[in-house]
Amino acid sequence: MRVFDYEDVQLIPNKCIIDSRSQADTTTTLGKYTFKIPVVPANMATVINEELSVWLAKNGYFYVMHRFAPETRLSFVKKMHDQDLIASISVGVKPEEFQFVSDLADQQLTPEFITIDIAHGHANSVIKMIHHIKQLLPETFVIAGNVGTPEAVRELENAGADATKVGIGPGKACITKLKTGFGTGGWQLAAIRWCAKAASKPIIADGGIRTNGDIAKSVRFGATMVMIGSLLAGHQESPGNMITIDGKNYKQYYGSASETQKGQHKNVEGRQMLVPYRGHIQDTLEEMHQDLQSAVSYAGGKTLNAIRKVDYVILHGVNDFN
Ligand SMILES: NC(=O)C1=CN([C@@H]2O[C@H](COP(=O)(O)OP(=O)(O)OC[C@H]3O[C@@H](n4cnc5c(N)ncnc54)[C@H](OP(=O)(O)O)[C@@H]3O)[C@@H](O)[C@H]2O)C=CC1
Ligand SMILES: Nc1nc2c(ncn2[C@@H]2O[C@H](COP(=O)(O)O)[C@@H](O)[C@H]2O)c(=O)[nH]1
Repeated sequence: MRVFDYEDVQLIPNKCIIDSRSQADTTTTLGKYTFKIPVVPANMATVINEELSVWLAKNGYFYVMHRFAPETRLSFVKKMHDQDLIASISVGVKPEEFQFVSDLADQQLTPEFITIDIAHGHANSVIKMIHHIKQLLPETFVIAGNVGTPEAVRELENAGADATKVGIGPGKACITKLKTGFGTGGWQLAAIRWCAKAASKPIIADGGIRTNGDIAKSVRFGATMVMIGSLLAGHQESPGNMITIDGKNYKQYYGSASETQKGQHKNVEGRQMLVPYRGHIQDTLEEMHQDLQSAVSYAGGKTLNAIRKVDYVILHGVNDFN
């Protein structure tokens, strides 16, 4: 298999068939819903909160609320439904999380999306959770992760997952590779390609996006949606604290498995850092939209599908493994 990452690849242009980039359609579909762009802010405490979830849902963007304020999730689903907005939440796999899903069903609350969010998603615990959700909330679209192999994608899909999330350790705040030696960090784009070839349902590429062009590259190699943390954590609306150093503004960004998030130094696989302040998220998302429209035009088409077929070159070292 060829091993490469985002910075190693460039996409090759085709003849343009539109008169303006504004004609390019960047929408993507997950289940019954279509979203403006194939981008979702990471379900992390410094990236998303309830207020931003409402704004994203109202404005046609996909969102996944994090699971780190578990006691607020039930009322969050109600609040979103009261506003006729989709409810998209995260769960873990501990016993209380199974109970939470049962509580939702008891109260006849069906979130449109549930993301099972654990570090090593190729696990029996995740398969059990998929079965549990599908049994009690059959209408809910289940995203399961995170994984990094075709075997994992197939097994979670066979268990009933409607989409799988690919990426073990490519994140900016991630130290999984350093702490355990495992992961897709350094070859995330190749891992997306590897997993997408085995997938029969949508793939969400998660982690390692450093430029807007990386979104188009993820789509090229099989992603239906791209989850982004650090690049979307530096906004006015981002929940992390604002910090000013030498007159320059930053926002706090920390991993979901960091000591800061966990409140203890146990199984730490994430770190805390600062990301540059970037103003309003609306402007960044619009820039991503425009850059994707441009990518569609370079791909020689009118929709994101055109990007999925373009040729590419691998600029740097090509490795193989069996
Ligand atoms: N995408 C990525 O690369 C990574 C993401 N993260 C993020 O950090 C957060 C915390 O993740 P996580 O620690 O999984 O969540 P939890 O702490 O909620 O762990 C979930 C459950 O799985 C068990 N568990 C976790 N890891 C393993 C493992 N390697 N082998 C066996 N059992 C395991 C835990 O038990 P116990 O704690 O007792 O082992 C716990 O019961 C999540 O939001 C996740 O997305 C973390 C690391 C990598
Ligand atoms: N290994 C770890 N990965 C983590 C942690 N917290 C979040 N994440 C993953 O990172 C992406 C975001 O990546 P980015 O490159 O866009 O910043 C996020 O969606 C998670 O999958 C963690 O503590 N450790």
